[in-house]
Amino acid sequence: MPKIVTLPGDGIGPEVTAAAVAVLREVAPDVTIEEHLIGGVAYDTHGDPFPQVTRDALGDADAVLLGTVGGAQDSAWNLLPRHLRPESGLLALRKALGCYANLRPVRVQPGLEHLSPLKAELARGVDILIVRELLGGVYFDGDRKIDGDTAYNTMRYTTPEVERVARVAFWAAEQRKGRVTSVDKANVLEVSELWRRDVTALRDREYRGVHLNHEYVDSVAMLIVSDPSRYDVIVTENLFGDILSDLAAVIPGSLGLMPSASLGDGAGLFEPIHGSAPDIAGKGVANPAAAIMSAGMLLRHGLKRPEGANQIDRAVALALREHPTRDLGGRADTQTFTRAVLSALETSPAVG
Ligand SMILES: NC(=O)C1=CN([C@@H]2O[C@H](COP(=O)(O)OP(=O)(O)OC[C@H]3O[C@@H](n4cnc5c(N)ncnc54)[C@H](O)[C@@H]3O)[C@@H](O)[C@H]2O)C=CC1
Ligand SMILES: CC(C)CC(=O)C(=O)O
Ligand SMILES: [Mg+2]
Repeated sequence: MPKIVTLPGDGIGPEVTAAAVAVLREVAPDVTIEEHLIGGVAYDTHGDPFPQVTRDALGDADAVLLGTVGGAQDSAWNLLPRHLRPESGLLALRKALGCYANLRPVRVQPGLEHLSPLKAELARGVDILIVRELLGGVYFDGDRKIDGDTAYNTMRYTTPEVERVARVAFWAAEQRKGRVTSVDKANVLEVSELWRRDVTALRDREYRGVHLNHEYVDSVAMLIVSDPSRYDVIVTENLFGDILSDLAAVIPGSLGLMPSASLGDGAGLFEPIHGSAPDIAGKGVANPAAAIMSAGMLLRHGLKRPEGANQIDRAVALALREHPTRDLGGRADTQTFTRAVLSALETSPAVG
C-alpha cells in the first residue's frame, strides 16, 4: 500500500491540504496518509521548522504532499535566525528529498478563459510547463552572509546541476510539443553563461529532436503574459523560476490555480506554488484547486496513476466552471469548492 506523508504547514496550508486529502481519499482510497509538522508550526512545537520526527517519516514515503509555510510580514517567525524560520524548513525538506526539478504547469482549460484577466484570445489554449531548478542558485550552496551594512548571496551552479534539470525539461518536451525555452541572464551573469552552454551542449548531444531557444529573463517576464502561447517548456534556474511562475499565475487567473511537482532522486514532493496567504488564512476562503491539482500530480508522477490524475483535473475544471472561488471573482469558499470537486468525481468516470 503506498504511503503518503502530508505536511499541511502554516496559514492556508492546512485548509487547502485538507481539501486535497479529501479528494485523494476519494480517488485513491488504498493509500496510507500520515500527517506531520513543517514550517512555523513545527518550530513552535519542536523548536525546528523541519524536525527529526518529520524527517524520519519521509524514510518510507512514496510521495509527500505539502501545504504552505510561513507567516505574515510582521510574524515573530521572521525575527528568528534564518535557519529556524519556516521557509528554511521547506528548503531543507526539498534538499532532503533531492527534488531538483520543480514542474509548474500553467494551463488554461477550455472554457475557463474567462477566469483570466488577460484577453480571452491570449489566454485560450495556454499550456506551458515551467521547469524550475529547485536545489541550487542563490537559495542554496553559494556563499551567503549579512554583516553590518554588507550582505551577499551567491548564485552558483555546476554542470551536473544544470544538466540534470535540463534533462527533465527535454524529456517533458518530448511528450509535449517538442520545444524548450531556456531562460537566463547570459548577457550579464557568468552563471547564466555556464547554464546556456551546458543546456545547449546537452541538447546537441542527446536531444537533437527537441527545438531549443534561449531568452533573457527580463524579456520573458513581459512575453509570458503578453504572448503566452509562444512557450511550451521553459527551463530556468531557481530564483528566476520562482518569480516567473508567480507571474504566470496571472494567465489562468490566480495563484490558487498553480500546482507543482518536484521530482528528483527519491520520493517526489507535491505542493501548490502559492504561499501561506496570511491575509486570508483562517477565513475558509482559500482556493484549494492548486493543492487538489498537486494531489493529481502526485498520482501522475509519484504513484504512476495517470487515470486518477486525469479524473482530478476534469473534476477541478468542472468545479471551476460551476463554483469559482473568490480569488477568481466567484463566491465559493474552500468547502463549497471542495464539495463541488468531490461531487464532480462521483459523476466523472475514471477513464483516460
Ligand atoms: N511554498 C511555500 O510554502 C511558500 C511560502 N511563502 C510564504 O508565504 C507567506 C506569504 O507570502 P506572500 O508573499 O503573501 O505570498 P502568498 O502566495 O501567500 O499570497 C499572495 C497573494 O495571493 C493570495 N493567494 C495565495 N494563495 C491563494 C489561494 N490558494 N487562494 C486564494 N488566494 C490566494 C493571497 O491571499 C495573497 O493576496 C510568507 O511567509 C512567504 O514566505 C511564499 C511562497 C511559497
Ligand atoms: C522557500 C519558498 C518560500 C520559496 C518560494 O516562494 C517557492 O518555492 O515558491
Ligand atoms: Mg514562490
